[in-house]
Amino acid sequence: MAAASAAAGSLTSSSNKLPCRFFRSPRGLGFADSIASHDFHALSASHDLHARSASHDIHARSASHDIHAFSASHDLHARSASHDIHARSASHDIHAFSASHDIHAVSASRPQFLFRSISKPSSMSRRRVISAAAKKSVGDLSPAELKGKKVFVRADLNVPLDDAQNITDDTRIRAAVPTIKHLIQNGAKVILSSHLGRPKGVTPKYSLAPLVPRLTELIGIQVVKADDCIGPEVEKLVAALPDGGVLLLENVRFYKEEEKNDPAFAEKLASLADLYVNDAFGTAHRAHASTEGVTKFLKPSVAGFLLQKELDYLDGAVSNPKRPFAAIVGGSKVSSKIGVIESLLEKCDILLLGGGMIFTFYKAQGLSVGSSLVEEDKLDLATTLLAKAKAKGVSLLLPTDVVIADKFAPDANSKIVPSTAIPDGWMGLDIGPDSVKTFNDALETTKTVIWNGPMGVFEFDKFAVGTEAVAKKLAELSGKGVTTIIGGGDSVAAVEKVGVADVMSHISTGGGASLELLEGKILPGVDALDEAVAVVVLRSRL
Ligand SMILES: Nc1ncnc2c1ncn2[C@@H]1O[C@H](COP(=O)(O)OP(=O)(O)OP(=O)(O)O)[C@@H](O)[C@H]1O
Ligand SMILES: O=C(O)[C@H](O)COP(=O)(O)O
Repeated sequence: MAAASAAAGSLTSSSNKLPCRFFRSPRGLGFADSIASHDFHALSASHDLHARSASHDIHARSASHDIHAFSASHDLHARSASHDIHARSASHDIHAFSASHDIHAVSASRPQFLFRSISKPSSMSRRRVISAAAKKSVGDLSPAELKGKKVFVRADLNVPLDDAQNITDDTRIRAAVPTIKHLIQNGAKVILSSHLGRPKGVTPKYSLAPLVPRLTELIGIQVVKADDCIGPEVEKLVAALPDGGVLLLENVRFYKEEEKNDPAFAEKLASLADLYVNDAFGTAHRAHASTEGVTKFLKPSVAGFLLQKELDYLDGAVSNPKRPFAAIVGGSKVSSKIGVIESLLEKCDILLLGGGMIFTFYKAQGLSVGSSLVEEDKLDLATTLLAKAKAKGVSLLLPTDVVIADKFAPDANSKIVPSTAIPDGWMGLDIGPDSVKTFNDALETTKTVIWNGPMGVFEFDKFAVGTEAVAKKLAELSGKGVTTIIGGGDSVAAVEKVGVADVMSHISTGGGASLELLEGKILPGVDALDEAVAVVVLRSRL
């Protein structure tokens, strides 16, 4: 089916019947959602162009506006004379031409990216290749480099389990599958490794065994499980692994040497394999034996598809955003978000604050906050952050009204008050309806939004309204082509609760890792990987 968004204006099709194969937009914004059975040709003279095709080629051309093109399984040809191109193809070539602007091209599984920026020398400095392309990818390895090879894949399969050892959220398992499937389809022997929880020594409740049925189901072949992650028994299982087989090692954290990044332990892990793929974004901020140490003993050491995608959005799209760029930061305490706020203040145009941290800002401004959560030792910091935002010209918005409660409980009495009128004995547990409206109006103007941290105590239904409103607004904006990035942790849980996870541009699988990346820190698990070699062809004129 082919669809044009409400904002698409004068989109026309060469045929009145769907599916369409040709869109021309002389004026309006072109947004085509899904072309099921024909190649997609999109032309826009003066507006942004968003093209998405599940199963056919995309040819996108815009004279003076941005192009966002995604093709799941076919080639992608994008040409923009004077604006940015964001091109992504899961499994095929990308040919991107921009005369004078940035190209962000990510092909998940082709041997190499084809970047052609046909620039005048004066505009060359504007051409940049985002960081996702800076590390060698599993997709850069040829079939010959994978066939019959033993590949050590570090994934983050640290999923929540209930008391009966049932997986309560399989997101991280599903996110690990594309890399594993790619490897087995190329005849590699996959040695899959992960941690689960924070065990002190061998602890049965932290075994990876409960993950085997779900992994087997998602990958489509029986996953073999080892009872250890190193040693002679594991070596035997590796030796018996057929091409295209998957062996899941036991929790690497059963050895204290893992978190100590012990070189001898890393060497033992590495000795099982011929090459290394790190797809464990959620653990990339840890310099552990299986995330960093092994790279000293295995070459090549490359990034998996999930790791690449996380970097693409949380680093690439945030460092070089389409503007206006808004950041929404919430959560409980300002102390845990200082680094993120400071880093985002350098990059964003609009900063919306919510959650428990706002009361420290109110108090710093001399307002009464009742018994709301306040970090007394961070009042000066809050004042400094407000001044920094002003100095940088960032529009920092604090909620204008709050939902207050007479106790911290799901059945508390509640009312809505202006943020200047919080009575003694009451605590703020959510942002109010005026704030939601102000935030929505501010977000309406944006082209990129990143969200980290809930607006209130969303675990209690009564105080989940503000958080859910943000989730819904971001879903709506995603439909209009805004890049929406959910930075991990509780905001992801909120987006999932509202049922809009699928429409967001990117939902991070990392908590701590996404925070550290947003703070601008280098992630050791990424840093240790081999550099990519991108093909960049420059010519002097179109
Ligand atoms: N007004 C408030 N008062 C007290 N707690 C609040 C308030 N608003 C939000 N919270 C709590 O903040 C918690 C989330 O804060 P946290 O700093 O962990 O956010 P997060 O970014 O989602 O975390 P992470 O990504 O590390 O998981 C939630 O449990 C929520 O109940
Ligand atoms: O859940 C996470 O954030 C990752 O799996 C990392 O876990 P850790 O904080 O125990 O290192």
